[in-house]
Amino acid sequence: MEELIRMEKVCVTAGDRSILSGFDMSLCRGEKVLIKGRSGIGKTTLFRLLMGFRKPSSGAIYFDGRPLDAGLAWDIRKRIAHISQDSDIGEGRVKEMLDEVFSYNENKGKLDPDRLRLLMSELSLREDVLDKRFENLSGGEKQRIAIIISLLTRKDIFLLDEITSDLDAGLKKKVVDMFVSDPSRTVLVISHDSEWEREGVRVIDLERMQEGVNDCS
Ligand SMILES: Nc1ncnc2c1ncn2[C@@H]1O[C@H](COP(=O)(O)OP(=O)(O)OP(=O)(O)O)[C@@H](O)[C@H]1O
Repeated sequence: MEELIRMEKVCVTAGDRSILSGFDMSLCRGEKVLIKGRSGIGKTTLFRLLMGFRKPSSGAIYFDGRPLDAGLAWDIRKRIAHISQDSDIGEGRVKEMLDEVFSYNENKGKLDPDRLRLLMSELSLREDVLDKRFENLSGGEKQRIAIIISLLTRKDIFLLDEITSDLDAGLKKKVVDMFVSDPSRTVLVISHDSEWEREGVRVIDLERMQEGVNDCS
């Protein structure tokens, strides 16, 4: 498989604290990876690095063999669908939120009503959800709307941070299947749900990887 992302000896410090110290990772196009580790170990920091929102204090990050700099980060972000732990992604009626998201240049023309209806039905969302105000939805409904938006935008890299935490077992499985089954999507996921491991995704355990490593200059 072709390598998409490489991280080499990446170090991140915050004040006098080291968050990542000499972190290496190689990810192929289409791969699905679960990032594990206790709270505060640096999982979200890893996502921020990949989106170019945070710079390593030393080490390097490559996409398709090109070093991640400010210019490349701009391009890469157009390819990334990021769902954060914070499910409050907007307010107002859901259908108006969708219209807004798909009015942005990079998403124009991607709101396929048939696909929207299909995804909603697969994730057991009734169509009247579209008329409700997003801020009044349940945590699980908000997560499903965020997932559907990310799938409709047709990006190829997905950074998913605890996107299934408020879903019941049946829905967790459906969501994991959706992301795992498509070979064209490269998926990195932070999750405490065992469903991802059950589906056989590769696991990167930050705690284990960081044990005893201190490779920062
Ligand atoms: N800008 C910053 N300044 C200071 N400390 C920071 C900064 N960003 C992150 N940290 C610290 O770095 C550590 C890693 O944070 P991060 O959010 O990556 O952890 P996490 O593994 O995602 O945690 P959780 O599972 O709780 O979300 C934490 O101790 C956090 O307080």
